[in-house]
Parts: sequence; C-alpha cells; structure tokens
Amino acid sequence: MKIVEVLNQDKVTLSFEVFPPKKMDDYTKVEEAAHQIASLHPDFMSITYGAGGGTSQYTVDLARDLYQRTGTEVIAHLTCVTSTREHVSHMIQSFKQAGIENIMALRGDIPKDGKVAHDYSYAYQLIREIKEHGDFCIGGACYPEGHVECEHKKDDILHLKQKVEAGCDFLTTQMFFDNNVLYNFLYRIREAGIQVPILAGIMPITNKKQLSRSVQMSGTQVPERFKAIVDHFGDDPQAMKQAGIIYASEQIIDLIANGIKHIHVYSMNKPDVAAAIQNNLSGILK
Ligand SMILES: NC(=O)C1=CN([C@@H]2O[C@H](COP(=O)(O)OP(=O)(O)OC[C@H]3O[C@@H](n4cnc5c(N)ncnc54)[C@H](O)[C@@H]3O)[C@@H](O)[C@H]2O)C=CC1
Ligand SMILES: Nc1nc(=O)c2c([nH]1)NC[C@@H]1CN(c3ccc(C(=O)N[C@@H](CCC(=O)O)C(=O)O)cc3)CN21
Repeated sequence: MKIVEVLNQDKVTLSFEVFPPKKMDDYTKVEEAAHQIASLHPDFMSITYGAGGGTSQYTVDLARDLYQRTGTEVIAHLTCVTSTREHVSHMIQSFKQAGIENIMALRGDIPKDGKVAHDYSYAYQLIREIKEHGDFCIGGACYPEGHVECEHKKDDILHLKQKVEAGCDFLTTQMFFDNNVLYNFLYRIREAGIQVPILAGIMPITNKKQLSRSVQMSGTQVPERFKAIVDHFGDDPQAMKQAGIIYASEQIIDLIANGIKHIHVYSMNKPDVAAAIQNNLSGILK
C-alpha cells in the first residue's frame, strides 16, 4: 500500500524508523530489533539508507524482510549525493522487485571526507528520476528550523516548494525539541502553498551522547527545559532513558492536541523505547 493512502485515512498515525546494520555480522541483531518494532503494529516503518560501501543492499534486504514476513507497510530511504545514476537506477529496480512502493528520497549527508559523486546535488533531482522509473509514493525531508547548510530560511522554503513540485507525496520533518518551532513552520509552508501531509519527526533522546550527535547532524535548538533534563539525568542511564521517553511522549501528546495527525518516531532500533512511547499513548491512539 502507498503511504499516502495510510495518511489519508482519518486517523492519527504512528510510524517508527530503523536503520540497517553497517556490517553483515550485525544483520541478525538489527533484523530481530526491527521485527520487535513491527510487532507493535505501527502504521508503517521506514528503513534508512546505508550510503557507504555495500550497505545499501541491507536497506533493501531489511525492508523486504519486514514487508514480506511481518506484513508491515515500509518506506525505504534512498540518498543520491554519493551515488551515480546507474546505482540509483539499480536501487529503484531492487525496491520494485521487492514489492516496495514507497521511497524516502533524500540528498543524503555529505560524508566526513567530503567525497560526493557528481550526478546529483539536490533531492529534487532524485525525486524526478524516481517518478520516471515507476509509480512510487515518494517522501521528502523538511527542516522546521531551516536546513543547516541553508543561510536564509526563506530560500529553504522555496527549495522545499521546488522539491514538492518535483513529486513529493508527503514530507517528514527533521527532529525538533520545541513544538512551537513546528507550528510556526507549518504556518509558513502552508502560506507558501505547500499542501502535502507533514509527518512530525520525533527523536527520543535516551542518552547524552545521542543528544550531541543528533544536534550536530541537525542543528536543532535544545530548549532550556530539555537541557536541564539532560544536565541532571545525563549521567544516570536509567533515569535519562525514562526522562527521554517521557519528554518525547509529552511532545507527541501536545502535537496531537494541536491537530498534528502524523507522528514519526526515530526509534533508532530500540524496541523498548518504541514500545514505551506507544504505551504512553495507548489511550490516545486508539
Ligand atoms: N529529516 C529526515 O528525515 C532525514 C534527513 N536526512 C538528511 O538531511 C539532509 C538533506 O537532505 P534533503 O533534505 O533530502 O536535501 P535537499 O536537496 O532537499 O536540501 C539540501 C540543502 O540544499 C538546499 N537546496 C535544495 N534545493 C536547492 C536548489 N535548487 N538550489 C540551492 N540549494 C538548494 C536546501 O535548502 C538544503 O539546504 C541530508 O543530510 C539528508 O541525509 C537524512 C535522513 C532523514
Ligand atoms: N542530517 C541528518 N541525517 C540523518 O541521517 C538523519 C537526520 N538528519 N535526521 C533524522 C534522522 C535521525 N538520524 C540519526 C540521529 C542520531 C544518530 C545517532 O545518535 N547515532 C549514534 C549511534 C546511535 C546508536 O547506534 O544507537 C552515533 O554515534 O552515530 C543517528 C542517526 C538519522 N536521520
């Protein structure tokens, strides 16, 4: 089923993200975690893209496995900035053969060594190409606080509009820790004429290291309220995990109370975290 059809049902959706292993030795462990997350019956799951080396195959394998063995609807990520057109075309064929109808089309992070390929610079180029290759439902990323590489927020929204016009069926937000940031962003993109469904991307921070890594990759502001939590509980793993789960759950409750219909949790291959959040929402997500 196409994710847009899931989003168009008149209900609040909850989806979880997993990432594939970097090496074969870890495949079984990741597969097991992904299956446990699937057993929570989310509305769908996303599988991120291992851009480097041979790991892009694990995205196909994990997505196929989840889809075919658990019946969970899946969206596979595909990034382009380190890829050739030939490789992208190969990946699209693999998704097709696996019965995967949904692709999250991303430019992808610039690797630490700065090595990019030269066939693609931006996600909209990938989106156009996927459209030419078949009838996929396509998701894209958006940045409520502006993308870290983009100087002017206004330009970021123009780029986003161009991306949606290239064929995005929905957008998933970068993580944010202050819901007002999202409400403000939604107002600005709707005013710019962007009408596709928006999935709010929520990152449960369950340890200190994860926060610094997440902030480094996203540039997201950390509100004082959350800083105090991490300062106080960061060195106590059990306490930090519980506080992080509660913070994310409260964020989600506030979002739903303010009319947001789609919640996407960056569950980072942690079934216990996904289950705890879902459990905190059990009376809300009926
Ligand atoms: N938010 C999410 O769910 C996820 C985000 N990412 C990462 O987010 C980053 C960006 O990926 P995308 O959003 O797909 O890239 P994008 O191509 O949509 O945007 C990347 C940057 O290029 C700028 N840009 C876009 N079109 C432009 C144009 N025509 N001229 C000049 N500048 C333009 C944007 O403003 C932005 O700063 C990557 O690092 C990606 O891997 C990765 C996984 C998930
Ligand atoms: N720019 C960007 N790139 C991404 O790949 C990305 C985003 N943004 N935003 C949404 C999600 C969030 N992603 C994340 C966020 C945090 C870690 C992180 O903390 N990684 C740890 C390991 C964590 C673990 O194994 O459990 C690290 O040290 O790399 C990884 C991916 C991936 N996605």
